[in-house]
Amino acid sequence: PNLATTFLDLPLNNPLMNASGVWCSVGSQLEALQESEAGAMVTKSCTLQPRDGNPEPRYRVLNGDKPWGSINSMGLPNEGFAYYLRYTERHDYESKPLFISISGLTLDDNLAMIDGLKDAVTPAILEINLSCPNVPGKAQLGYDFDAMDTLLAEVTSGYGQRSLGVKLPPYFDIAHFDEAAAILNRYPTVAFVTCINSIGNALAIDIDSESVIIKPKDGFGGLGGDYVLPTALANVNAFYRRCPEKAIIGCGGVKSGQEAFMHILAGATLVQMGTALYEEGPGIFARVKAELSEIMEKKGYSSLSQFHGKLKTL
Ligand SMILES: CC(C)(C)CCc1c(C(=O)O)[nH]c(=O)[nH]c1=O
Repeated sequence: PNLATTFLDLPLNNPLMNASGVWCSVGSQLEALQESEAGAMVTKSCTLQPRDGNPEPRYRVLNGDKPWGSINSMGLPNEGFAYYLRYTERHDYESKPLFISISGLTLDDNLAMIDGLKDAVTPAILEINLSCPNVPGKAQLGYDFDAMDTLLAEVTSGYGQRSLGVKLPPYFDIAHFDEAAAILNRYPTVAFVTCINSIGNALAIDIDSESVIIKPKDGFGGLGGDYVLPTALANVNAFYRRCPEKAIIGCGGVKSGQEAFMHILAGATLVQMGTALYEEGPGIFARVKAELSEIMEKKGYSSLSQFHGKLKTL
């Protein structure tokens, strides 16, 4: 079977990539992704200035056996926009496409980074993280539809006719799928949607210590891994159905060829891995590629397009 695909007219030899934030914060990690079998890669969401992020422990794996996942409250640690912009200038675009993720702390910071990117005329593809913080006391951008609309209006006009994408938090209500998609569909240059970011503000408890397990935010943090797969698949399919002009990138609960196949069936063109990559390292891409290929072989599929978005209903 052939795992090759295209994204925004760029060729990829397979649909697998990292989720922003995992194995992509510093040069050595980015080089490891460049060398890996990943079909594409994305940088850690950056802010205009470098940030240390939250005190540790700020990422933990949950229940090493079943069900399995992670909780994190990293606090946007990153090397700052200029660092990742410099990486976009030394990336080997022949080998795989590069996405750059931004998550400005303010609208002005987002616009400043957009400006820097536009002038750089880099082949890197912009993914704007809509879980970026809003005015304190207000919901994150992805859950504040007026603020999201304003941000997209400003960002798309700042970025001109260039294609970009958004990383969305998970939604859980059909009315929210409808409202978010209606906003996104008003911005034709928003060419793709990545669903989902971690499920926000979960709480993991260790009964031996009778304590939370991460330090920031009284133990509250974003949930990833097996726990989020059904929600991730729902968001991929909801936006696939509602945004026929946009590509969908699936993220959430992928740790083998099985979940990658599900995401593609649900409508994902590319598939990101976070928790599983954090735990296994970049060797995971070769493994999941082989597993996806084997599933396709067994089902008699020779290309991704033969089952992409072909999820059946009853
Ligand atoms: C949650 C924010 C810190 C506002 C954005 C960065 C981010 C983080 C993070 O850096 O804590 N973790 C996630 O699982 N998703 C994210 O989008």
